[in-house]
Amino acid sequence: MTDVVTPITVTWENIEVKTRKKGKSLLNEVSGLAKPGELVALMGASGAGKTTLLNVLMDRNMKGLDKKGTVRVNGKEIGQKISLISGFAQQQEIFVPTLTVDEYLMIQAKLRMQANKATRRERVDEILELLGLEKCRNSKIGNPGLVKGISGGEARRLTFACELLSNPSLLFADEPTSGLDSFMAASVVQIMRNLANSGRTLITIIHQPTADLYFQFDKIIFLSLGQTAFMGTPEESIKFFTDCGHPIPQSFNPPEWIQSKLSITPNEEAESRERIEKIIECYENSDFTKEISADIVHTKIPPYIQNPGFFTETRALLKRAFIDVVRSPAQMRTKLIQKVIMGLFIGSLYWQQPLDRRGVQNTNSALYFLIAELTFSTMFGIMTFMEHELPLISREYHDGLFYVLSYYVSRCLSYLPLFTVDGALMVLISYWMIGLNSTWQQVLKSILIAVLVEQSATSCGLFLACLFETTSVAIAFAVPASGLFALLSGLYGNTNNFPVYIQWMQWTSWFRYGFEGLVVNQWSEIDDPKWSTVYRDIILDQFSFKPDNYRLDVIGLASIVAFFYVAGYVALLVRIRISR
Ligand SMILES: Nc1ncnc2c1ncn2[C@@H]1O[C@H](COP(=O)(O)OP(=O)(O)OP(=O)(O)O)[C@@H](O)[C@H]1O
Repeated sequence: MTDVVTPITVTWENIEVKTRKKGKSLLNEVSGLAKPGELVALMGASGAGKTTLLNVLMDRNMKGLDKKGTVRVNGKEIGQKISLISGFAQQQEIFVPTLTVDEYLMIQAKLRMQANKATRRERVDEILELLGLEKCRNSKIGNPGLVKGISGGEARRLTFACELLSNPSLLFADEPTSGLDSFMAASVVQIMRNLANSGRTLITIIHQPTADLYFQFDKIIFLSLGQTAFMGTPEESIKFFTDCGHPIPQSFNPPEWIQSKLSITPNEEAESRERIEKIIECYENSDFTKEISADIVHTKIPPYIQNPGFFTETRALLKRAFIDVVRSPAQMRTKLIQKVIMGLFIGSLYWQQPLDRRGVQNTNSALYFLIAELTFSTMFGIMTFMEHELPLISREYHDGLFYVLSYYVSRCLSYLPLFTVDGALMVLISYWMIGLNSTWQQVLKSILIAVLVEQSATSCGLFLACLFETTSVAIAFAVPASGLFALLSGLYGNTNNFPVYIQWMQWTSWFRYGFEGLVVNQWSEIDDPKWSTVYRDIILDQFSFKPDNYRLDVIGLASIVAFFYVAGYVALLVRIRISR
């Protein structure tokens, strides 16, 4: 990476973190610094406070915690804006599994870089080469355990690749080597080493490195019991622990030995605490702590990442979402096959209904069945997506890559074709089989109602998925809600006979509008010389439907669609905003 980077010094002073409810201390008077060109390792036993410190530095995941102390970037407190000048390679890789490595990076480049396509292409190629990802550039990313894709090491490097696109001068990483074999771990550390050599500041949590890797770092920070137990070079750490009365035996891996001295040994809690406290005291009285206040630099902050703008980001996200929908064959095929089968089934069940009392009753039942089928499978189908996607969206949003609205619009548009065509197909297949009246106007009007009903179910499902944290909770609400809407359709009771205090609710049900729309459309005009509007009115009167209500039904359905799409956006916005 030959790009010029703005040197960044991060300092943190007297950081104290407590849980808001119980007042449990997670970090106590922690201070330190990371300078340009430094590769800094945060180490310590499990529960020592490494993740908490990293979160404090990045001003993320601080829900339920109270923080004191200051974090400065080049001498200035910039709070959450630190995300706009830094990259964060998280431990848990989350990508879009259906995309290839190259496609994913090109879309990320569009979101993260203010540059033309040729420059973005060049940059992606450069990063692919730098991180050794060229071999797998055309492989699908996949999802470990679900969809076969790139290896764990490649996924880890892809995380870095995304973060490097915007050329940040400051990079955070959370256990980038854990779960990798020693060769892969070494290659990831080498990449970080190269990035630091190019002038960047890197702060990473590292878990049990080998001795070789340990000495690749410029600075090691050991935390224990929420306090700094040591900060200095790897070589200094060995001298410090020797001076402290814990010389490292020749045959031991230094980081492992040091960590064991800073951990609570089972059944020896009091002795362990005493030992750790002595080490911390030793550190606090040492010269290492003096470096912190001496080294605060006041230089300019690099420019914040600029949001690429609503249209650019919506286009990029739409492309990503479309590829995802098209490459999710299970979802596409299952949905289409299901609707074709249901169309054939409804058509066969209500095959060529005659124009008599029973035939009319059966036709109405068939029309209701179409509405129900357009609702249930659609609503429950769409609800499953949000749970998997939210962590990625939340992360990207807080990295300043896009507005929530851009994501929402692109996701809704990406589902639009699939969640309209299948329903229309089902209606068309069953239409002539049932023997519904088939002037082209009636066919088109039926399709319009079908599309709007399916969109009502889609938007309502989307709203619930945005509102609730898990699909199971969303479904727990959706089942009774859709049952209630179905009851208000008019099929289960004449809508005028509902008690007055419930009657108004029918106007919130897409079953009501959809069913009326289809029934009115069917019986308004029949290709039979014996047919008269008297018959039509008798049929409609069973439900208290009105012959000229078709337009009202379309408006009602469109309003429901609009309402749920807007409500879904608000729910998503709130959820993502509070998820930092
Ligand atoms: N939001 C929170 N509410 C309550 N306790 C918390 C919270 N976050 C962290 N802790 C507690 O604070 C301590 C330090 O947690 P932290 O995740 O920072 O440790 P760590 O050093 O990163 O450990 P590990 O290596 O296991 O991830 C732990 O005892 C943890 O249970």
